[in-house]
This record gives sequence, C-alpha cells and structure tokens, in this order.
Amino acid sequence: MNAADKTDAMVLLHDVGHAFHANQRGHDGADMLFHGLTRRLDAGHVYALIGPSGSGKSTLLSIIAGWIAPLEGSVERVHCEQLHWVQQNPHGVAHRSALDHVALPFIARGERREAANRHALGLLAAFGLGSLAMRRFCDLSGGEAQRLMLARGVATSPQLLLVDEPTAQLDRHTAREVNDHLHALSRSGVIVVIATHDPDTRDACTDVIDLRDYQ
Ligand SMILES: Nc1ncnc2c1ncn2[C@@H]1O[C@H](COP(=O)(O)OP(=O)(O)OP(=O)(O)O)[C@@H](O)[C@H]1O
Repeated sequence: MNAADKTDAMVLLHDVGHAFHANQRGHDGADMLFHGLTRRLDAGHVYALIGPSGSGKSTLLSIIAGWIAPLEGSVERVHCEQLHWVQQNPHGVAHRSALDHVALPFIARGERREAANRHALGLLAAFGLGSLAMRRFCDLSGGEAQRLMLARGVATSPQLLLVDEPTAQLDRHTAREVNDHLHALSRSGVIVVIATHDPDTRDACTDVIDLRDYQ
C-alpha cells in the first residue's frame, strides 16, 4: 500500500473521557484518567500517543479500537472496517521466514503466491528488512522482529493500525532501527496510532496526542 491508496477512513473523538474506578469519577473530570479529548484522526498520519505511565495511553488505544466504551463522549470510526493491533512483544511462527509472515495476509486475501511475495518484499524493503526476507522468525533480532510486525500490520491492509510501545523492550540502538523506519507507516495510507514513552518514536511520528493536555 502507498500514499496513492490512501483511504477516506477517519476516527472522530468527541469529548472523550475515561475512568475505571468510581473514585475517579464525578469531580468535573478532575479525577478522570483523561477527559475532553476531541480530535480527528486521518489516514496517512502517524499519531504518537504520549503521556506519563498510567495516564491512559493503552486505555485510549482500546477506546479507539472500540474494545472499551468511553465513560464520557463518543468515538466515530468512519470507513474503519479493518483494524490491526501491533503488540509490544513480537509474535511470529519460529521457523517461518520473514517473507512468509508478510506474504500470508496477501494470500489470505486471495493473491497468488508470486504476487503476494512481490507485495511482501516491497513492504519488507520499506521496513529495512529486504535482505532478511528468507531469515526464519526465530533468527531475527528484537528490532528486526518488531519491524516485521509493523510490515505485517500494514500487509493486513487495515484502515486503522494501533501500535503499543514498539520500542519498549528494545535497547537504544535497536529502538533507533525501528524509529528510523516508522516513516514507512505514514506512506501506508493507514491511520496509525502509536502509544509510546520514547521521544525518538514521538519525533518520528507526524502528529502528537499528549494525554497531559486532557488531564
Ligand atoms: N481494566 C481495567 N480496570 C481497572 N483499571 C484499569 C484497567 N485497565 C487499566 N487500568 C488502570 O488505568 C490506568 C491507565 O492504564 P493504561 O495502561 O491505559 O496507562 P498507560 O498510560 O498505557 O500506562 P503505561 O505507560 O505504564 O503502559 C492505570 O492506573 C491502570 O491501572
């Protein structure tokens, strides 16, 4: 997928607020995790979702995904039929190649193996994994495996890609390898939201949502 495939998908957050516990409610939002969050999320943008630990980043990802109903406000997902969530810890099939991991979503959508491999190789290259296409998942480094998960996420052709702390488990050098390739996400034409503590990840994104602005 590239910018030419950009969709008119969007997510509209209307005055969204959330609290899990009764004692977080009822003080005009003062004790909410966050409140009053109104934003429009557009395709082709990569949003860094930042804020201190416990401020509600993962919670907001789940609200955007529709897995948690916000206590206040509402979320409109327009043309967002397909979403993909990239977890903190890369999960793959140990003895399958990197290429297999990214080609499979194309094959599942009905592409023949040759076309699926061609599309998968394009995505692997975009995430700096072109030379590792035939390497088994179990032989990839942590940073390579995380980039593979991002490439596979794009391969599933979602309108909405949610990424939870992609560099949290990585050392600085490996984290930089991941951050250096995040621009490939903005070219994917997908709405991407990345919860992160990493200032380099934040800087690699096109937009920032800082939960401190909604406390
Ligand atoms: N299902 C739940 N029930 C009750 N409380 C919850 C639930 N999920 C999260 N919380 C609480 O809500 C707060 C926000 O959690 P969340 O995981 O969204 O924060 P975060 O900003 O992603 O944190 P971190 O940066 O440490 O991952 C925390 O105090 C957490 O304990």
